Amino acid sequence: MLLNVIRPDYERPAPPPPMEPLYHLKDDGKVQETPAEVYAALRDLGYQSFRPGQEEAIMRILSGLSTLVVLSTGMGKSLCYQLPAYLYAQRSKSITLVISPLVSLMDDQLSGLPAHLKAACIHSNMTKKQREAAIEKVKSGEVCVLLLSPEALVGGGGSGSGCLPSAQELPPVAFACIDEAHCVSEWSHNFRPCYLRLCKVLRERLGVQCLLGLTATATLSTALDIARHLDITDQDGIAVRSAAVPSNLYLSVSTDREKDQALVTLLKGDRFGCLDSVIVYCTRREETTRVAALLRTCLQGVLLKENKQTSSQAQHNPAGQRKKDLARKKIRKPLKWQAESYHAGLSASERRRVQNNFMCGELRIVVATVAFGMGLDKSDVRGIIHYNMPKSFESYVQEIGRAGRDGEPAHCHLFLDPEGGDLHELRRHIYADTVDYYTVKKLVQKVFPSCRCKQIHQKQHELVKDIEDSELLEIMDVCDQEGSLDPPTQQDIATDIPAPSTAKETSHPDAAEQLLQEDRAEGKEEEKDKEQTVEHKEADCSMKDKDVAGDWLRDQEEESSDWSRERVCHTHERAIPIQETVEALDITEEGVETLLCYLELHPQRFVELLHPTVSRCKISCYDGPRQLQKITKICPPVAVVLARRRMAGERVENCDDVEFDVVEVADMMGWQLPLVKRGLRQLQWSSAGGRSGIHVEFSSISFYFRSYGDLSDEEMDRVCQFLHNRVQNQERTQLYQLTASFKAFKSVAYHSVSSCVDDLDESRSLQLKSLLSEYFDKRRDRSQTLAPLDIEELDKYKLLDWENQIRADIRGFLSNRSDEKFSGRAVARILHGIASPCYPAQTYGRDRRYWRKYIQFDFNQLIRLATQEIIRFK
Ligand SMILES: Nc1ncnc2c1ncn2[C@@H]1O[C@H](COP(=O)(O)OP(=O)(O)OP(=O)(O)O)[C@@H](O)[C@H]1O
Repeated sequence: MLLNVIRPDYERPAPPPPMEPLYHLKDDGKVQETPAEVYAALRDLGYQSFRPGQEEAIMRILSGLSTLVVLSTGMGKSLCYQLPAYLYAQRSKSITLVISPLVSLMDDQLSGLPAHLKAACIHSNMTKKQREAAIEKVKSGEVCVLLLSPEALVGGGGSGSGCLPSAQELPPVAFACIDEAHCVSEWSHNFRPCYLRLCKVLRERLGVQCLLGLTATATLSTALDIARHLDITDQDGIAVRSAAVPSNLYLSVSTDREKDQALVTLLKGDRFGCLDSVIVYCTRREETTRVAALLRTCLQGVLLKENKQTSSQAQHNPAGQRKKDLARKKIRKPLKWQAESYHAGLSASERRRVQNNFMCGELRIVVATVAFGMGLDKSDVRGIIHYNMPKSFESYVQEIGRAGRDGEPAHCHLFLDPEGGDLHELRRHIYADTVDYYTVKKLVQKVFPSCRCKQIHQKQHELVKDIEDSELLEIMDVCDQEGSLDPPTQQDIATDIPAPSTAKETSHPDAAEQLLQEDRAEGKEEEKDKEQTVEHKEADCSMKDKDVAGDWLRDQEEESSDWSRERVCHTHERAIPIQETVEALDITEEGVETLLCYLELHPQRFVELLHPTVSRCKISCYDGPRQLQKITKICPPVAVVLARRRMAGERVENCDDVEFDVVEVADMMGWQLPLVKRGLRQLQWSSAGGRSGIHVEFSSISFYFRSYGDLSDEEMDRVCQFLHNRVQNQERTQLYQLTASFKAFKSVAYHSVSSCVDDLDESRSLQLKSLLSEYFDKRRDRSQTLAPLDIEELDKYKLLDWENQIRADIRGFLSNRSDEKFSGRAVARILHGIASPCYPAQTYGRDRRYWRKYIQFDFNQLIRLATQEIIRFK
């Protein structure tokens, strides 16, 4: 049992040193004047001059300074990485990593790069062969830009792979660019857990020091949070921050009760009737299909109107340009289709067909969910209509930013549900991501199962003390006999005691050595699988500007206070099967991953996440139990598994197969996991080279991590509380973003679309733009976003008035499904129409008596009522 604490000290290869920047900073720490070679590179890439912000950001990257660029869509963010990548590659053999979440568009992104930039991409939609070919190109230095999905870099998503070769096999990384950098921040509307780990992996594994973040939508608070993750320590680190709505977009909002009718009227009026490229955004997939059908019917035979512009728009679009437009319109192909729907539930070929028709101008209107438009390379989209309210200002700005990228006038209209129906729908999406305390607790128990390190340490301590005492007595005796000698101190004695031997020495050294040799002989194929331990560092908070990082620092201080400084347990490798965990906790894989990320980012580094791996191993011996007994002699992990079973009282003599958690066994033996797996796989082959009659099967893709096993009950509770607080804060921040945008839209809304169907009073558009600017430019502290919500539309449905009815429905639901088990949260989810892994919409959504029935009521109140009814029902 000593094996439990003894582990070899794996050496994690130190990351390569960061690449030297192209230019040194001036003596005052500022970047140099832009040298001529930068302008030459700009021309090589096909541009004559820089757009606002580009030069500043590019010079910082070339000087090795991490930088964040916040610029509206279409303002030219890509050049900020393309030009430095080009110059760095000219100077020496180096590579620039570009991490982008738009996997489906990566191939397009690749082909859209300037011809001078040789690039490759690696993402999960590629076959293994394609990935290997891309890696070969990278290794041989053929490319200077590598586009990567976040998962390809940090693993996760069940892919089981961090696809990138080790840092030692790559050319030096000049810098890394993180596209859609707002996903790093928990304040953002599109927070992605995988992004949280990006910066850490880039720094610790690849030695990248210079990071460039690009985003089109970030409030000041979000920008500061991203800057912290990118380790931007200087005031100029946020090179540009201009997320203002471009002046060529004309915005309006209305609160029509008859939305369908209003939409058709809008599309027939002077403002939108002449636009030949329009996107209508809906929240729900079914709605896109219905609205597209409605438009096909109502707009049948309706011809595009001649463009009639307001005076301000005419100024924007001068006469020469207008002539060009008309000429363009004359040669335009006739429209084949009026409206089609697009959402992620359609087949890939159907989505491609709709997108292609829209791109080439044969389809006028796409009615879509937000799945449409990310990375859409169409500069002349003329109109965006929000049939439903977007979930935040950030989403709104991102979505309207898809119109008018060519700088020509474009129109945007939003239909705001006066009853707050959209608000309830969007609130439902927020609740779909939340996790209750009970679930958090179940996860924490899985992540930190207790180990025996404490007891073993205690025993060792007692043993050492006994030896010390007896040796001291002996020495005292000798001293007494010899007279004058000074007795040695306790410390002198302790240093003489030999250190405990390693696990490799104690457990079957021959077999271990054999496995090691086999491993070496077979090359380093699995080398990349090896997960190395990381030093337990303090959380990396290097923001010097206390004011900037104020909230965060306070949080960190609170989180890091009075945790025990020294742990007896030095963490264990653990695996929890993904599917099993998702079902047991009834939260999505991404939900679990997010919680694990929070634990990793805690100042105490409770968890170190490794790439997901298969963790179950089943060994079947076709020659029966004797064969299984025989392999214990040559395979120590099997010997350990059987010995443990025997000690637990199992009769293993008659078994001809055995199944076990290979991660647990490797950890217990202190062996490296790839080594253990390799040894087990070897069992399938006899020494003569043929089959051995033993079948070895690995299964269960699992979250794989290192975690402590000596947390006290009190500490476990604190960890649960920490996670639960994070989840709740996230929920409240999103609710704040939702309600803030609702209030603002309402304040500028027309009662009816008829007020802006032909002409637009520009002052309302400007009013909305200034509200947006205020929202993006003002720094909010956390207390503001976490404050209780006061919004009339949300509070209209008082639970008290409906309580009896809701309780009766819950009882009805429970008795209809008396053979199933429900938690209060599960029932509340069903009443809100929120699907989860254990209660999918395909099954529970069919029963319309309950599904989504109480969407307008507060979710937490519904949980309370449901829990009470469940207890009564028992
Ligand atoms: N300095 C420049 N001069 C002229 N055109 C430029 C310049 N920089 C970028 N562009 C052009 O502007 C267009 C938009 O650029 P880009 O795609 O980089 O924008 P973006 O900000 O990344 O947009 P998105 O947020 O949609 O990704 C491209 O057609 C690009 O060629």
